[in-house]
Amino acid sequence: MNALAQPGRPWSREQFEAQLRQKGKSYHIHHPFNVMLNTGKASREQIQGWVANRYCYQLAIPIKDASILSNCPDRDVRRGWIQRILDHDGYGGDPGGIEAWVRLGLAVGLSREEMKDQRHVIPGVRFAVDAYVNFCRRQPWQEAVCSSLTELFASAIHSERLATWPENYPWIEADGLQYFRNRTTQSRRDVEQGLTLTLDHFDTSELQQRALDILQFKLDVLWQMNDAMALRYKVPL
Ligand SMILES: O=C(O)c1cc(C(=O)O)c2c(n1)C(=O)C(=O)c1cc(C(=O)O)[nH]c1-2
Repeated sequence: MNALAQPGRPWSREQFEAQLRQKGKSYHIHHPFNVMLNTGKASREQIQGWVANRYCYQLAIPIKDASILSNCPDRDVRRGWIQRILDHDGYGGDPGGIEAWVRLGLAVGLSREEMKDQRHVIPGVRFAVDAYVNFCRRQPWQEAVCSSLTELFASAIHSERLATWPENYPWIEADGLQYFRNRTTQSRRDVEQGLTLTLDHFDTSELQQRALDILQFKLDVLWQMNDAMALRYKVPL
């Protein structure tokens, strides 16, 4: 148990949030594969491999969000959460995040077809993504909400890409990076919502510990995706 915690006594909201944020130490921003991507050391093939594999995660996000909606009896929560599906699938004139990701693929030299048929997706990536979706299907909706909280750290990783890719990879068309621009704001809004629900629900010391374990599970999902890609695209671990 963490040094701050006393048996039976929950952390205050501030302490609990700080514990969740501390988990950022094991975010995939620190994974060697991501460090390679964001320090300009990736080859064209490695970047293409990452984009093609991550497509599988992008497809899964609105599906797991639909699972959360289907498990959640609280209309107010559903009214907020449904925005995530609209963000990724798009609505009206907005083609949405999945299409923005396909455009990133086109900008790095992949064809629409080879992204959509997922021929490059590695088993380890698929298994990790499936584990996330299945967790969100089967667990109580509050636990599934909590598992989205890796987004606490996502805005930084998107900003890092926007700050380094144009200079390091000038061959990637700038328009292709629009997905990252959209997410820097969308993920902040998502975090506000997911964090409030998590701080409200996980209000005993046992539940708070459970929330930290759930967040660790999701960090492991992302880490495993990077491990699998590092193995396939020959990045030393
Ligand atoms: O590029 C990334 O490193 C990254 C990480 C994460 C994350 O931390 O789960 C998400 C995203 N991107 C992302 O774009 C996104 O839409 C998203 C939704 C979620 C979620 O769990 O609901 N995570 C993430």
